[in-house]
Amino acid sequence: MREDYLNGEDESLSPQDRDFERALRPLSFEDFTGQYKIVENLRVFVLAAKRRNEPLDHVLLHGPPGLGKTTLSHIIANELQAGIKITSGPVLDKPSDLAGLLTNLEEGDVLFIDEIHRLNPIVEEYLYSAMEDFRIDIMLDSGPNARSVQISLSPFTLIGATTRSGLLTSPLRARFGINSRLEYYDAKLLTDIVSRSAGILQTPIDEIAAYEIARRSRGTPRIANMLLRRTRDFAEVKGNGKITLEISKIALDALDVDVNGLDEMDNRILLTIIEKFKGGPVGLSTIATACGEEAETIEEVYEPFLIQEGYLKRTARGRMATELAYNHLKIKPNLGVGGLFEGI
Ligand SMILES: Nc1ncnc2c1ncn2[C@@H]1O[C@H](COP(=O)(O)OP(=O)(O)OP(=O)(O)O)[C@@H](O)[C@H]1O
Ligand SMILES: [Mg+2]
Repeated sequence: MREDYLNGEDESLSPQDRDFERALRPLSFEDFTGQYKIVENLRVFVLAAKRRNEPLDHVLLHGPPGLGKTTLSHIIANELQAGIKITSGPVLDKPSDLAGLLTNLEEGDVLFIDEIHRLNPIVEEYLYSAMEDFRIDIMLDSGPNARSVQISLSPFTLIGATTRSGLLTSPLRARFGINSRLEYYDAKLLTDIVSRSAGILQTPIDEIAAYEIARRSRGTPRIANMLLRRTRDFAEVKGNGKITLEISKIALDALDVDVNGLDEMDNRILLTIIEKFKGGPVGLSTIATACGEEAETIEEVYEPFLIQEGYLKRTARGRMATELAYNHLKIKPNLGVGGLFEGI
């Protein structure tokens, strides 16, 4: 197992971006904006577990990237006043990796497994008894000397995070007592997040500029924070350090974030479906090849937002661009036989 496994942050981020994420990460339920229902429920479950002096039930957090799964996991551990050990599905490649982590947990600790849909199936099997009965059976030796020893574990809470809950096996999913799906944030909530982050960064910002960044952030706090950071650069170089509406517009346009908050890849996906495939229906892998992006990334990162915002429809025959997508790209739908939007 890799020893350097980071603090649960996105490995694709640069070290500076990671420091930045860490600085802006809320540390308590109080600081965490939005996802009210999930947070309210978690508050109750955490309090009840603490009162009973029992570990919190296992928690599964799922939803698109950057919505706060890792943040919430840390908050849960903080609120439980428990320790947290962090790992991720692909890092645990042998049962002994998992056993090493589990046997080091103290009573009530949180074990956070990021990308839990990418667990090796053999490791996953070991996790079942660990989650259910707080014990694991380990095989010692092999061949004729092979024997299994049972090890008891301290009661702990597993928090699993995934962007692809559909890929979880049903036995694993069934072992989580708490299952929460994080939703995209609306512009109002993101405005609060941008304002809070600007405060931490000691960057003055006009409310209307915070809203402009917020509404162009794909409903995602991570993107809102990134855009804030880039906008701050523009404010320092092109202005007097304060983020005004004008500065935010200059910055967002320079960053290729369009007025509706779609980024370059969102637009490329829509344009590809419309221009190369007559608006669809077209299969995911075909779109992926035509856009030069992994099908998994399109499905996980881009599609959920485009569907939620009404630019894309998923049909039994494939993906289709909606009228809104045509309007957005200022392309006139070619109303041929049957009518393009029939049945949408
Ligand atoms: N509700 C929130 N309030 C304030 N900031 C938030 C909130 N949710 C997320 N953030 C910010 O967005 C950043 C990304 O969140 P986080 O790393 O928790 O996302 P994630 O769901 O784990 O993403 P991934 O699927 O890529 O691992 C955090 O650094 C945090 O600063
Ligand atoms: Mg995460």
